[in-house]
Amino acid sequence: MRTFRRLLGFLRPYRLAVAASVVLACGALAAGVAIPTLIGRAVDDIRTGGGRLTTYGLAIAGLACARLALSVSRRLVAGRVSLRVELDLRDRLYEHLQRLEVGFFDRAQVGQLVSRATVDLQAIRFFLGYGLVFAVQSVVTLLAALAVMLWASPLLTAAVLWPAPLLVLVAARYGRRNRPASQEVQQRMAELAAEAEQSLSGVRVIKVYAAEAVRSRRFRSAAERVYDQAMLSTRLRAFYSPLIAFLPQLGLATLLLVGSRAVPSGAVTLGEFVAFYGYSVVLAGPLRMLGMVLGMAQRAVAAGNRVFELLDRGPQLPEPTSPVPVRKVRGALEFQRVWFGYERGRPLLRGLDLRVEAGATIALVGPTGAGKSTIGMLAARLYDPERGAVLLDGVDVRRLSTRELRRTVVLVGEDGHLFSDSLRANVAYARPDASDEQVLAALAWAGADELVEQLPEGLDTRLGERGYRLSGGQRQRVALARALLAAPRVLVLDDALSHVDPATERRIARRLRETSGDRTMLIVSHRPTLLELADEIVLISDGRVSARGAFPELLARSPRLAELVSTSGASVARTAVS
Ligand SMILES: Nc1ncnc2c1ncn2[C@@H]1O[C@H](COP(=O)(O)OP(=O)(O)OP(=O)(O)O)[C@@H](O)[C@H]1O
Repeated sequence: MRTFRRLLGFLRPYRLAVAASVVLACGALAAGVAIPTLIGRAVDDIRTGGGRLTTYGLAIAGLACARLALSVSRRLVAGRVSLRVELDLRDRLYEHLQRLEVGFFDRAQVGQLVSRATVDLQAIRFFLGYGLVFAVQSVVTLLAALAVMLWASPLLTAAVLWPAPLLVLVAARYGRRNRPASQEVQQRMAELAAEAEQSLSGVRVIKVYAAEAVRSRRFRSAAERVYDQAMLSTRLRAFYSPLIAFLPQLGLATLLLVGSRAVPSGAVTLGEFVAFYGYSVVLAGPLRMLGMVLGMAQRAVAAGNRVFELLDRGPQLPEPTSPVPVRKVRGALEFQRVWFGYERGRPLLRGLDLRVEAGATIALVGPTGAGKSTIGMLAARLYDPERGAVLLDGVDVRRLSTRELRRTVVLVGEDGHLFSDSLRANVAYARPDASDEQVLAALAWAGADELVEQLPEGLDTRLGERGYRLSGGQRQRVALARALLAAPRVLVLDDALSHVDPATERRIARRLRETSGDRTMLIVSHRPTLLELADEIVLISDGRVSARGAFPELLARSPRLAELVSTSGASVARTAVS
């Protein structure tokens, strides 16, 4: 019921339009209810000579036309409301997802999220836009027909309506059984979408391992799960829908039985009897409709629960209520006794203390899984420490506005995700207003200037899904150019050049040094060229800084570093498909 009330809340901005569709629906149904009365009168008129038949004929035709016009207008108004509600919900959901922290997406499945933003929202839209108005229309039709019928003949009314309580019981039972079933259909649809997303985005790995058949089997099994559950729902509908449609027929049969005695005895006129017959036909529509709306409401509530589950999950990296204003960023970074772990009770960083002076370049090295990338992500506040703090120019990053922080600290990862857009748009991602000269300069700093000549349409070339039209090394350089154009005060390069050949890497390192200015850099790499770029090397192990010093000096006194650097050449051979 709570979900239902919350769903209704989305109609609030469109109160007037909803009211207008209810008024239009009521107008249409008034015309519908009046027609059987007129038919009854016409029948009685025929029996007494048929003098006013033309008037009745014209009135019936006029009412039918009015009903048509009102129904068309109602559908137009309701259609608009339903699409607006869907738009609002979709906006809200997307905006909310954007505010959630990276940690949420570590666990969420993209397909599940897409399914909530499409299938579930559509179920809500159908109910709020159409179902609700149908429900009101059906109930009002039933009440209006009931009033007219009771006024005309309580006896015939009882004959027509005695199955109504039975109908309510059957409909309620249907609702109880179908609600969990339709919620499960929606859940399985989402799982199917997630499976499809995994297969499509991982197509390269699937091909490399010839795993098409395995993936097809998994997809088929997910599709069959949807089928089985949808069949369960369909079986329920197959049984209950005709039953709901059948019960009013019992009323009709009783009406004929009672009428066959009441008309000859003169208790009711033939016209009244025909009118009642008309009412039972008019009533069948709304009764069927109520069954349908019930199903719609159940699907909408099931979908609403799933959408609200997402909307109610607040961001766990909250924006400070009163952020510390930043006048001039210098770019000094400090990790103060930072404890952090991805899983509760399994700390990865254990009281890390690390200070990086403004404008300095620090390289983080350490065994695989030591937490170097994690340190970079904490600097960019993609995660918050469990204990301790990350400070930028002495201010806890949790007290800075996210907008300000993102402008100051930019992280370039190994993956260097590119969007399915032009080369220009990808490089100018943080500065869409950048001129072509600025975009070209950034590409040159990142050692990717030759790319513009190589690509068929230069800066306008679309890079394909995730930039797959480029090589791994090209993708990394475009990602670096994107970061350099953003001109952050603090740049975190996390294995950001791992796919680039050593000669190009040296060229990029030289340009990074030349253009560094006051930029603070945190480099995660074991490649000597990049380590030489750093003022200091920091060795991370056991969740802390275990050694620190200038590259040659530390290399001489730390066998661990010597080992890490000499074995790191292997990473050059890593391919894009890993
Ligand atoms: N999003 C995540 N969710 C759960 N665990 C994670 C996540 N990201 C990393 N980890 C785990 O945290 C540990 C440290 O990962 P991190 O990427 O920081 O290490 P690293 O030192 O950069 O390693 P490498 O040199 O191999 O890149 C690893 O054991 C990894 O499995």
